[in-house]
Amino acid sequence: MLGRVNHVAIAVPDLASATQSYRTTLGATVTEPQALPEHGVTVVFVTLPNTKVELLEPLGDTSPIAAFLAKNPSGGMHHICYEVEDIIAARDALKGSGARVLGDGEPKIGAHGKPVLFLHPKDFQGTLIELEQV
Ligand SMILES: CC[C@@H](C(=O)O)C(=O)SCCNC(=O)CCNC(=O)[C@H](O)C(C)(C)COP(=O)(O)OP(=O)(O)OC[C@H]1O[C@@H](n2cnc3c(N)ncnc32)[C@H](O)[C@@H]1OP(=O)(O)O
Ligand SMILES: [Co+2]
Repeated sequence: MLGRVNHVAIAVPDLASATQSYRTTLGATVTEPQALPEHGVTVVFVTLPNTKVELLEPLGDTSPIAAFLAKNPSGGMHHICYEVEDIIAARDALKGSGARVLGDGEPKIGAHGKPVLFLHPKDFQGTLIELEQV
């Protein structure tokens, strides 16, 4: 079912500061901020030779990353995103295996303009999984 790792995401309390750290201290290429109100986050992507790192800052009062940052005030690794060829087939197979698909179970359009879904971290070794159809 799984293809490439599309990105690893890090929740941060201050996106400007995190961007500066990746650009200046680590010498990385970082995209411009993208506000995604439907997802409750503002993101940038650190582009690397083999994958991407997504830096996430809460947006709005009901951000899904607010509780995570309350527990991890300095930030921390939040999710890993795997590519899939057919997100509906993947979702249905996972639901059939008993995995919890988050939200209403319908894909939303993610930061790359592609359909995404999330799987509950308690069902996958304590790690939140995002699936992105490519
Ligand atoms: C930009 C768009 C898109 C992209 O294209 O890349 C994105 O990446 S958007 C990213 C943000 N969106 C999401 O995360 C959506 C899915 N997430 C959720 O629905 C919720 O965050 C959650 C995973 C259900 C957690 O909800 P929350 O209210 O924060 O906490 P709970 O109390 O329900 O948590 C239950 C349990 O799980 C632990 N937890 C929470 N988040 C994580 C995490 N990221 N990684 C590992 N574990 C996590 C939490 O600590 C609780 O555990 P216990 O304390 O042991 O009960
Ligand atoms: Co993501």
